[in-house]
Amino acid sequence: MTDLPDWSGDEAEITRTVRLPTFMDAIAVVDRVAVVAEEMDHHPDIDIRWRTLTFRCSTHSAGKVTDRDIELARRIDEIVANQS
Ligand SMILES: C[C@H](O)[C@H](O)[C@H]1CNC2=NC(N)=NC(=O)C2=N1
Repeated sequence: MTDLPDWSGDEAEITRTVRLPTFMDAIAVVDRVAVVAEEMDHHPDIDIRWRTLTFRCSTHSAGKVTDRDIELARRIDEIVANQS
């Protein structure tokens, strides 16, 4: 995606996988994303495998990617940039 270069996907869902230095760094990212998701009332699917996280953003109620997913992806990018 042009304005989200670390994300891939289609109109149904966008996804980003990121590897952090340690498992605890990965968990810290998940914790910060959880705070933002609650603020936004918009929640990514998160897969945790040791220090690798995969985020999936889609708007369940719409069945597609909306502006809320793009905003959530931007916020996830900020958190990852500050943690790695
Ligand atoms: C009522 C409340 O707005 C909804 O249940 C929210 C909560 N978080 C959500 N998160 C996502 N990703 N998609 C949704 O449709 C959604 N719906």
